[in-house]
Amino acid sequence: MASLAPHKADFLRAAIDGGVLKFGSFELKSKRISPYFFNAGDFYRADLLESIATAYAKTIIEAHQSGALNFDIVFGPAYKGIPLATATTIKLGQLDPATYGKTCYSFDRKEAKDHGEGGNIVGAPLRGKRVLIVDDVITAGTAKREAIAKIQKEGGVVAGIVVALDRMEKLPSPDGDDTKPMPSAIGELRKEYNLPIFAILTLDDIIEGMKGLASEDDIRRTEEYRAKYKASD
Ligand SMILES: O=P(O)(O)OC[C@H]1O[C@H](OP(=O)(O)OP(=O)(O)O)[C@H](O)[C@@H]1O
Ligand SMILES: O=C(O)c1cc(=O)[nH]c(=O)[nH]1
Repeated sequence: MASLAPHKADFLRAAIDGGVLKFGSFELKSKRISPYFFNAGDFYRADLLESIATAYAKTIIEAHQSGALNFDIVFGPAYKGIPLATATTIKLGQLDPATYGKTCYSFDRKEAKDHGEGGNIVGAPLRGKRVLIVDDVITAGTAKREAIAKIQKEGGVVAGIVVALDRMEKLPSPDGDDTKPMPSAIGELRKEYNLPIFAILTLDDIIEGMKGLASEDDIRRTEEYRAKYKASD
């Protein structure tokens, strides 16, 4: 794993060891059969949560330091984004208290609450703030479009998106012909909203890093899958 950045290599090892990244045969939301599957919902153990929060935080710090990302609030879309954004906010404050010690988090409710404090958003108010969305994966981009609309409705400005995995996969062709070149959902979101989008790991990283951690057969099938479904952007 020499060529992967240390935080990416650590994260990949934790994801494979913890059974979060699995190899086999999996049907995706798109109905494609994938030889690998990443389930961020499986990061429920303390050591795994620590590992994913560290990887998100280091990815965010790197993007921030490079000047590609500026934000005030870390936002986790319901439901799986909520613990990810919360843990990432804590980790940002631990890794660099001077810069992130007062960084806030926020998340949405899937259904608005009509009593108590009411509303759609829990955590820091978004009005006038730059909001960074932290979530697990982008598949079609639908959930991210919904999150962007909610943030804008609350007066926030979406500053960027960070996900754990970029599958680098093309969107299904409207006529169902998967041999045609197509862009990725991440690429379409980047263009549509002019947003920076970052991933801890890409499929290229997984293929590079799985050597020595997965069987030859799993590596070959994952490479074949990439060749078949790689996006044009
Ligand atoms: O490409 P996208 O349309 O953004 O879809 C991907 C999202 O969909 C799933 O979450 P879902 O919205 O089902 O909510 P959950 O976190 O409650 O499972 C998944 O965990 C991603 O976050
Ligand atoms: O495309 C999907 O459905 C999908 C792929 C993946 O690796 N992980 C996930 O949660 N969903």
